Amino acid sequence: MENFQNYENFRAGFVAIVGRPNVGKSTLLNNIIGTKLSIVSPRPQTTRMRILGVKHLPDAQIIFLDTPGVQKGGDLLTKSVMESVVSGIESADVILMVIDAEAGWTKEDKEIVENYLKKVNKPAILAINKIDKIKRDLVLPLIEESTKIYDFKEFVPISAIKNLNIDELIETIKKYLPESPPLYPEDQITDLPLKFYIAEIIREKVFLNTRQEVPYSVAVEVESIKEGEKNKNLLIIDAVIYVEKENHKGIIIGKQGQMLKKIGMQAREELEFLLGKKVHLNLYVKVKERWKEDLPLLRELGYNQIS
Ligand SMILES: Nc1nc2c(ncn2[C@@H]2O[C@H](COP(=O)(O)OP(=O)(O)OP(=O)(O)O)[C@@H](O)[C@H]2O)c(=O)[nH]1
Repeated sequence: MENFQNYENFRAGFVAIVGRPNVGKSTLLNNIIGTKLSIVSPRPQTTRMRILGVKHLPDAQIIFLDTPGVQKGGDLLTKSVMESVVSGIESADVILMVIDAEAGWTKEDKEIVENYLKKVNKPAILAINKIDKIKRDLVLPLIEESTKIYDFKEFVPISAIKNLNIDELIETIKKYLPESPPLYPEDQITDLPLKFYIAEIIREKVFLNTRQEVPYSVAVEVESIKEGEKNKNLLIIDAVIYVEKENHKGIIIGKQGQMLKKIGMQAREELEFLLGKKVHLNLYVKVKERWKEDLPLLRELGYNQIS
């Protein structure tokens, strides 16, 4: 399609979102982009992949790199996550650091400043999230404290959940983007492959329904997505839930298959809503010990940051 729009004064660029687990990065991204891209869950460390979301505005295009929480651990998966955090920051024009207003500055937050913000020379904006959880008069002292921790360009108190100050945050980010015509076509909100998108939604449901170490032992692979032969409005999806231990398999299947049924039903409902089609979801549970160390499997699951 030809486009004769004049892009004078248009801005476009990359924003890396950094922050320790659970500060609300995914919630914020979902709020800004307006569609469910990365998974949100009440437990930390649920985002494992760098996810790209594009915010289209009349005078700007903001491309978000949603970098996962900085995690500890020596396995391949953790290493790949850490690599994606660094590469996200390096390809960004602006860094958006998110902290949790209620928790204040934690040791982990400060480590992110030391290990990432201070290592790359990029303008950084601080979003102080979850201000719905604190008293108003505590915001200013928190900003003051933040000025001593790093030379942030801007401080924006927000609530990703209550939609407070999000427009202001977007305006602030825009100021730091280079002048450029749009970098992505307008209909693009994510470059996430559909299979991975679907797998993330299934994994989110496992997360929400299981406890302790079980959710962390889970990987989901979508094996196939087919249209119904007669009904083009039907998608038939086959997916495997990988777990690390036999007893986790039992937990996920549940008594008489009840748990798997529940997970499947929740995932199907959400997928039908998001994809606008009827969905037939076949879920299988397989044990794969130490899948986090299995390079070919990790690649198949989309962790292609691993080299
Ligand atoms: N009260 C309140 N809760 C929030 C807000 N933003 C996020 N949360 C909650 O905080 C929890 C963590 O949010 P996520 O968006 O998953 O956090 P994250 O930083 O992406 O976490 P990882 O995926 O682990 O890196 C969820 O239970 C959210 O509902 C907010 O503005 N106010």
